[in-house]
Amino acid sequence: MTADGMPEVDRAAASRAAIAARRARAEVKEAVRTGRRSALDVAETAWRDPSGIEGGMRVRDLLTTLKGLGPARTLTVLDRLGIAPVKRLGGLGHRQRAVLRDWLKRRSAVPGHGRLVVLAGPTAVGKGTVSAFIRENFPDVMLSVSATTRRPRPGEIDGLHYFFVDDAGFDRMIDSGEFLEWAVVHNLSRYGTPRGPVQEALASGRSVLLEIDLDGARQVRAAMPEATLVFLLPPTWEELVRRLVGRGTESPEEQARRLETARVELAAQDEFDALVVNDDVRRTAAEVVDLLAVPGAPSRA
Ligand SMILES: Nc1nc2c(ncn2[C@@H]2O[C@H](COP(=O)(O)OP(=O)(O)O)[C@@H](O)[C@H]2O)c(=O)[nH]1
Ligand SMILES: Nc1ncnc2c1ncn2[C@@H]1O[C@H](COP(=O)(O)OP(=O)(O)O)[C@@H](O)[C@H]1O
Repeated sequence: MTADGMPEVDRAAASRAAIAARRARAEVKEAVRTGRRSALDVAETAWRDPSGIEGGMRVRDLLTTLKGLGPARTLTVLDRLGIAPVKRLGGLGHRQRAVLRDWLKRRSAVPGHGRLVVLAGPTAVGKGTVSAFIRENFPDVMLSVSATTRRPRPGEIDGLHYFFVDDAGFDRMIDSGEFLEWAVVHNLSRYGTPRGPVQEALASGRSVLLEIDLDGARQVRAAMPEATLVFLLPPTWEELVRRLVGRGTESPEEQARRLETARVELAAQDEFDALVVNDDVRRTAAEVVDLLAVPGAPSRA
């Protein structure tokens, strides 16, 4: 026994564990300092597993590894964000996580490097309509073209609306790691975002818009935490039903099934960075383009 009442062996083990954790945290900081990991990735990892190495890091220690942020400026930033300097990443509450995530995202928006925005939302809210408006009116935005196993509809052009592939072709794309994300949508067909064009566009300074389902949006968040996730909302539930029925592309049974899914999807809106109500297509598109911070785009169309 030692003076503090702790058995000598336990004390030695605890201090070895503390030294190992300190060393692991120092390695994480080094990875951020040298650009091998983004601060946002470290924070998101901490929030997935608050008891892990990243979760045990002080927010102050993470921020001081960022370029241009010495100890004094870090304290000013933390004060502005309403986060106490002693706080550890894993101990931040929901609201504090949201403000820190936002702040890190804005910092990582490097000039000359495009932004990635994901547009999701319930069926028939108008994702396709808003994306088409952006494609026609904001040519600076790159709209990612997905691969899908669903059959082309009349008027749809391969390579413009989708890359239409068969099941074997889609399997090959999965196996060769070509997808940034992919999912089975409406229990029917597979859809996936080819990774290469997205990364090339971002690296060349173009902003990219992905119009994908909720499952895909979650995968993008995990793979690229710097992406901005936008959830499109209908003005009212009744209007959503009106749009789905009015589109007239699904049978009544299929409409009922999609509305069930829509309820589940609407419940996920809190996971998103921005909520945009699709009341008027032109206004909604302008709001989404604002989030893409496209140079030269009008702030309100
Ligand atoms: N995860 C994922 N979803 C996609 C992708 N491309 C399209 N989707 C979603 O697939 C759904 C079906 O699209 P579509 O076949 O055009 O039919 P729609 O429901 O009539 O618009 C839409 O909700 C899209 O958001 C993709 O690459 N990945
Ligand atoms: N802002 C809007 N106001 C009125 N109708 C809209 C609006 N946006 C879309 N719509 C209509 O709602 C229906 C569903 O839109 P669509 O783009 O196919 O939805 P999604 O791609 O989300 O499934 C279409 O008939 C479309 O014309």
